[in-house]
Amino acid sequence: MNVRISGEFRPGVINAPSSKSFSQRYILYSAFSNIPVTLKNVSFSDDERIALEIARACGADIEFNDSLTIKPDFRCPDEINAGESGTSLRLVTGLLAARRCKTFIHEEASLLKRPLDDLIKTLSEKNVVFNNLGNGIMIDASNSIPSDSIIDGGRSSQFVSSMMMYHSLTSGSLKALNIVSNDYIKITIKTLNDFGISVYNSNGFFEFGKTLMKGNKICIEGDYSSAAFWIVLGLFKGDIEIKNLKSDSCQPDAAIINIINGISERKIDIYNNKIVVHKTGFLGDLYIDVAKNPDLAPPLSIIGIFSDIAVHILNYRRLEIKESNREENIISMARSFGALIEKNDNEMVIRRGKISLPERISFSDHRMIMSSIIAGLISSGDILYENIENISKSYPGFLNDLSNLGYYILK
Ligand SMILES: O=C(O)C1=C[C@@H](OP(=O)(O)O)[C@@H](O)[C@H](O)C1
Ligand SMILES: C=C(OP(=O)(O)O)C(=O)O
Repeated sequence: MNVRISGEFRPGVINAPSSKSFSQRYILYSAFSNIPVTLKNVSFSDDERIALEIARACGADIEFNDSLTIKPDFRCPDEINAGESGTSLRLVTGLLAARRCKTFIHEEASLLKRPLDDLIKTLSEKNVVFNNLGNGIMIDASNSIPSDSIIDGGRSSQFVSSMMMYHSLTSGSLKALNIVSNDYIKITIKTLNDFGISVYNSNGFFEFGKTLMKGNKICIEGDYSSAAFWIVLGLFKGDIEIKNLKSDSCQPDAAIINIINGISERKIDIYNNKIVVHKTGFLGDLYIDVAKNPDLAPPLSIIGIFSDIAVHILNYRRLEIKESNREENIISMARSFGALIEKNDNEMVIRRGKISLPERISFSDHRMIMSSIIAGLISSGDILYENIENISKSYPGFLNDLSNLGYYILK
């Protein structure tokens, strides 16, 4: 679906959607561990729905009234669908192996392009057999033999998280090497702890205790990578209050607060479970490391397009393996607004050029579509945005939240 967005900014309040990194972990781990869980504040993004359908395929009964309750009754599924969710695909691969299943995992085209090989390598050493069938992978772990593992996390921390869940359900220790996006491991550890699993972690060496848990009630905290879009808009347009954000969150992208406050004249105000962003000038260049916060690169790149500071994106090549080639797409978005791009081995630098206004922007990647909408609102251009239905992969309420800030959709 293609839309234009009209209206004038007015200060407003946004409720951050649920962190799909957390919710997918709780849903999948409940289904595979056979420990029930009740979740509050789930936003039902496409990725969360993917995890719920996988749980159903594994025998879980899913109830929704005010909260979402997973009542597991584990059985190996003949087939499941991982959609476009890298998180669900990687985690469920380790969980299916732990449960010695023989299962076909359907994948959307964009997911098929994303790496899984390091995880397959580690599991294959346990006699787990993988066959690529073109529209997904067949995993056969029926004759697998648990053993200590070594996993290379240099392409995705999700490989490490997957093996952590594998070992928490089987036995043996895990040694993780070269972990990128390292802080996502904290989300996995918190999830396992909430299911009663103790996790010993010493410099990438992990051991796991057995569960003591009979079920749990969890409120899924608001997502900082989704809040990032509103933080960037508020820096240029005016006050935005973003609720449902834990000030002591272990989410890697909670780092955005310190990143912004480190370079802005007027600081983001932080409260116990909300923040307030203010329009401000900047004191110095912004640096974002994709090896730590890959999902912040698309929204933060906007600051380089429209402000008098440059945005330096470090380790930018990792952006190639997300839902789209975000390295190329960030460059394309920046250039469509006239920005200047420099690249060397270590960093990509985005600087304001002679501001231009694109007539239309066409991305398929949810974070690129939302980023280009924020850029368009800052530019006040009359822009046609394409494929906006893809936003629901992570943030189904994004367009509705725009109306809290004075904007409305023209279809
Ligand atoms: O574990 C997770 O929940 C995620 C890890 C990150 O991926 P990488 O570890 O591959 O960087 C991030 O980009 C993704 O949105 C969610
Ligand atoms: C990369 C992302 O998620 P996933 O890896 O789960 O597809 C994302 O949400 O930007």
